[in-house]
Amino acid sequence: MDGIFAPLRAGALTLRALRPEDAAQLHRLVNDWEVARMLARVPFPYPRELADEWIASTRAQIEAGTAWHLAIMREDALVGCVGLTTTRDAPRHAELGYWVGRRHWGQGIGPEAAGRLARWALANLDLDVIHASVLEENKRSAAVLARIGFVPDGMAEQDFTARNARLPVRRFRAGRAELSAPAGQPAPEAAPQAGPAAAPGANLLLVAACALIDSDGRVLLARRPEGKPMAGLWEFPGGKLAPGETPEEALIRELKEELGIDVSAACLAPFAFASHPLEGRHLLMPLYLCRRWAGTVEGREGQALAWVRPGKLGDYAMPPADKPLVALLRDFL
Ligand SMILES: Nc1nc2c([nH]c(=O)n2[C@H]2C[C@H](O)[C@@H](COP(=O)(O)OP(=O)(O)OP(=O)(O)O)O2)c(=O)[nH]1
Repeated sequence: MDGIFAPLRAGALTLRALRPEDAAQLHRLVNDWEVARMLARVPFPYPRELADEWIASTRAQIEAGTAWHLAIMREDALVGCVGLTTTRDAPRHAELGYWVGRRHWGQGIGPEAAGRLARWALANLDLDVIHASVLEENKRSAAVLARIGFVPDGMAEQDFTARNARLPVRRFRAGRAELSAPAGQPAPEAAPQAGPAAAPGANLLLVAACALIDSDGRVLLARRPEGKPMAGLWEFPGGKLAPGETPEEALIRELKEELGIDVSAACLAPFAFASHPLEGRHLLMPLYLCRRWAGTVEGREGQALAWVRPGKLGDYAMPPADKPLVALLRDFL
């Protein structure tokens, strides 16, 4: 087990931190002209010692929180690498790259691994946009990015060490809207038809949310987990109303399920509401304040939680519907 990064599963693959003992396998796969010639920063021939240095540097970067270069493992074999590097000059942006050993091409490893890391990164790092570049002639890699959901973002030029040349690259980019559903899975549920004959409110998405406030006056935010739309954004705990539920009943249920606490309806004080278009529907979300609950707040669904001072709420990226609520809360608390 490796303490610096909890491995990610991606179908039959595992993405984990590179380890010193991977060096020989990594060297065998990357010291291949067919692989190295498509990669910007990889020399050819690739010196064996460089594999050791590279692996040590990737571990230091993970610990520093600046880049996540991971081994793509299938069973016990290293089949390639996938990496994400934060962009120093552009906060909330990062760059994705990957390569797969030649003997493992054509098996869907690239999209599976790159898609998984990209979705994990948007859900868990403070990012909004992921970029990627591929050599203009590298049609295979461009197709991989398109399959994951990346969209073209113009052309640029990059130095390619192994070719000793500056060459044209295609740029791609993806944000939450492009990457919200894992490849091959359906996008978020479709809106019901709301034609002229539809019942009033048929297009409304009713969600109840709550600002829990602790004895220090801090507000609880929860991070939307990977796999949900808007993964990685921070929100007020809560969720959709089930059929027949009142907003208070929905909130009491959601707070129990998500945070493991018991709240009574009498402790939910109506505060404000959000009204905002959302994925083809219209979100109507009452926000309650709650200062009293029983039990200890914990992320029961693996979601990250943060107790945030009202003045710091603006530091957390939240769904667009929440913006006016944050301003109201800051003024009120
Ligand atoms: N809980 C919550 N949802 C919010 C906030 N702001 C915002 O736009 N939303 C949106 C995101 C979602 O589209 C919707 C909540 O739905 P959800 O999918 O999280 O609800 P849920 O817990 O019932 O989840 P699920 O069972 O459908 O997976 O409301 C917020 O501050 N809190």
